[in-house]
Amino acid sequence: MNYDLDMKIRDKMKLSEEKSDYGKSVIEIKDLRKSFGDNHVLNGFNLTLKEGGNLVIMGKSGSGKSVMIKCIVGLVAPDSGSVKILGKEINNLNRKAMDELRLDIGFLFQGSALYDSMTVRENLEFPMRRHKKKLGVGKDTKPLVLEALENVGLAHTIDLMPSELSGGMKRRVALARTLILKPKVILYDEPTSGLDPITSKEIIELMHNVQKRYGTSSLIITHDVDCARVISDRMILLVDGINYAEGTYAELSKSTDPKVEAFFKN
Ligand SMILES: Nc1ncnc2c1ncn2[C@@H]1O[C@H](COP(=O)(O)OP(=O)(O)OP(=O)(O)O)[C@@H](O)[C@H]1O
Repeated sequence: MNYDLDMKIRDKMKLSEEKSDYGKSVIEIKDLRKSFGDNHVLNGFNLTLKEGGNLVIMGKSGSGKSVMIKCIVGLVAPDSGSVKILGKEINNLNRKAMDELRLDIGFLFQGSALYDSMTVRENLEFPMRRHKKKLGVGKDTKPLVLEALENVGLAHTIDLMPSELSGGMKRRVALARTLILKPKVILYDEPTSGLDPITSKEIIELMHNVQKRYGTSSLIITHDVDCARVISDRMILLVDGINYAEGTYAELSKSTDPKVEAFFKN
């Protein structure tokens, strides 16, 4: 090994870490702005999700949470501002590079979106088809499918159709499908919406376990105060297109600011 070169590289890395003023950030948004005509949705929004972190974004309906997520995955082009994912400025990426980056990002959207005409196994195999190389799997994908289903406690459903599953089970299968690609970061959009309180609690616990087991970083959009309490290590309250308040659940839930208090009243 070239020791000097090795030291130089390490020094360089150390320097760039010190320069950046944070450990490793997986998502970094700076001064993000997006308007649709006169509708100024994001007016200088900032966010930093650190490696292994669980950041919850709360905002009223129509406050721009989905627009923000779409800016992160390149589905909406911001008017200005910077969005960096895993150190890459997405505004500078071409389509191929963006597709590659998306491999490291898992999504769990509202409504789970399983393919109704496919079995659970086929649903899980589907996203793997294009990425077998990255995953290092051959033709037999069943062991990986089973492992992913076991992680969400649903190995026995492998040959069932989505119509044979409850809402909570569908959500868990969708999480297994997300996990199978071993993403570095997972974006959850309303992971508990439409579920009863008990099933919501199960999903929240599952998200928590996934986080602990894989050390995945998570960005979670939710209206669910219980979800935020259990899962977040930091929260951002999005009001009028900016970070109106930011802190831990414990800090924000004690606030006497009426706009902040409103988030914690059910
Ligand atoms: N493609 C678009 N064209 C025009 N306006 C849009 C578009 N997408 C979103 N908007 C507007 O941006 C605003 C924010 O929408 P967004 O879907 O981000 O809200 P949200 O916070 O995710 O709401 P909810 O909690 O109800 O899902 C809304 O006023 C919406 O009408």
